Amino acid sequence: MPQRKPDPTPATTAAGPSKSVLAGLRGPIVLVGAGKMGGALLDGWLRLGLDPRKIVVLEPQPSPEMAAQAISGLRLNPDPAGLKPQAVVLAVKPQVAPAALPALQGLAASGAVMISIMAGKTLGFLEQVFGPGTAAVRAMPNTPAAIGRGMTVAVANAAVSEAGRALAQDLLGATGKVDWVDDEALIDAVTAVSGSGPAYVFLLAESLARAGMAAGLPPALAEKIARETVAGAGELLFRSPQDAATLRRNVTSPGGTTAAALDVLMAQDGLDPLMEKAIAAATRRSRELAG
Ligand SMILES: NC(=O)C1=CN([C@@H]2O[C@H](COP(=O)(O)OP(=O)(O)OC[C@H]3O[C@@H](n4cnc5c(N)ncnc54)[C@H](OP(=O)(O)O)[C@@H]3O)[C@@H](O)[C@H]2O)C=CC1
Ligand SMILES: O=C(O)[C@@H]1CCC=N1
Repeated sequence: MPQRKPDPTPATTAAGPSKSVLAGLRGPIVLVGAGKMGGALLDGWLRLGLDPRKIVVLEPQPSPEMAAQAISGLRLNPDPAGLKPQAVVLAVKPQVAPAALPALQGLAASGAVMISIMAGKTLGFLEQVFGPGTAAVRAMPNTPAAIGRGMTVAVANAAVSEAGRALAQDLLGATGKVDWVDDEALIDAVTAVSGSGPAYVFLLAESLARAGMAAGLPPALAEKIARETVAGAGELLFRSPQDAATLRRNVTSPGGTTAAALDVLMAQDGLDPLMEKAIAAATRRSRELAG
């Protein structure tokens, strides 16, 4: 099979810390909230070889794995008062942000780049909490970050220096690809497509399995073939130089079984209008979370 052309925005994962600005950190990186998404970023930094002694985690319920990292020097829940971080990654739920973040104003005041991955929370919100002139990045990653295959889209405010942006690029790129946009308004739709997107793909695997069961397959077989099909198709899409539409056409024999199914899925009331409605709902919700 022909290999896919090199991606113009490759993951920085392959670079390793020696080729990254992470190698020359003057101050620590502070992660606020090490749940599913923050934890995936942390795993990415450690996988990349970032010295655990340069990482501070603020997290009320650290996992046993994270607590074990403390042995290698990672600082868990120290008093944030004396810290002079180079970057602070905000990975708490947007709903808790107004109550949780003001306690961290001192970190921003020391000149750190404040990188938020919180859905909906705007650069304006960060500037309001941490003060005008705060260097702020709003980023939207996704959970394939956990295996180094994440997709993040980020936007920076005018206070972020070139060095600050390079640091944000390397921190976010530790878990996959990073694209930057200039127009912050795009981030709500990005959240709907790639931030939430993995959930739609997992739902497709669930739905395919249920439909298989309805067609008479034993549940274990239906689940296995649905999972392998979604995973295999995703891997083919990742590795192939061909676009999704071409790969779809490669499966579709004229007058065959796939065409019969696609007639349903691509009908006027098929997947497209449904997906459009779903993405509009998620985009709307992202905007609501701003407030
Ligand atoms: N999950 C995803 O696919 C994605 C999530 N995001 C964003 O990432 C952020 C985190 O989401 P997710 O990881 O799913 O959520 P989680 O609930 O898994 O993680 C949030 C973590 O923050 C902790 N926390 C709560 N309050 C504080 C505090 N004051 N200081 C430090 N830590 C605190 C929580 O602890 P406790 O549970 O004890 O409250 C929890 O461990 C959200 O803003 C979300 O919008 C962005 C992209 C994708
Ligand atoms: O569901 C959410 O709000 C978060 C943001 C994107 C994925 N999960």
